[in-house]
Amino acid sequence: MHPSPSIAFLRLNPEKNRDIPLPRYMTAQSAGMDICAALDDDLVLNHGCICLVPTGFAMALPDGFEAQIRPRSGLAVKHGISIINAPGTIDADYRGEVKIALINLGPDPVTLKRGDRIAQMVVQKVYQARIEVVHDLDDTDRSGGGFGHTGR
Ligand SMILES: O=c1ccn([C@H]2C[C@H](O)[C@@H](COP(=O)(O)OP(=O)(O)OP(=O)(O)O)O2)c(=O)[nH]1
Ligand SMILES: [Mg+2]
Repeated sequence: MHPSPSIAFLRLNPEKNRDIPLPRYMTAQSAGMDICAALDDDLVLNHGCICLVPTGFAMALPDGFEAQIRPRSGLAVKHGISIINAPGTIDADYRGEVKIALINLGPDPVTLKRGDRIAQMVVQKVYQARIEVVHDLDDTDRSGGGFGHTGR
């Protein structure tokens, strides 16, 4: 195991959001921390609708890390709730409120409540690449083949 990076979490509007748990790992080896909705009222998400849901927290990732916002499979399979920009990217220099861009891909309206666990967040190491402009690229067997060129 690599040493775990430390993430600073800031509860926004703490008086109001005391009841909303901060992101947390639900089992000993969960890859993602579950994230709760800091909704004021119930939200009914109709088929095909997108909503940017507040979470009530901001965070500071260490340099060299990102966080990915991913759907929860139970919500997806049972209710059709996914994330329109999955996986969402939280940059290490972002200090605003983390928000979750939900979409209802299922046929029926879904009601989301304050405190519901609506997404999960996976922390990853990330590299910023150096850019090198060239006139030719090296040859490979694949060359320009892609998009199914190896067959089904
Ligand atoms: O699901 C998401 C995705 C992004 N963000 C925040 C954190 C991220 O660091 C910032 C910018 O995200 P991204 O780079 O994906 O969006 P953009 O459209 O490129 O915006 P920007 O021009 O601000 O980078 O928005 C969220 O809160 N939730
Ligand atoms: Mg961006």
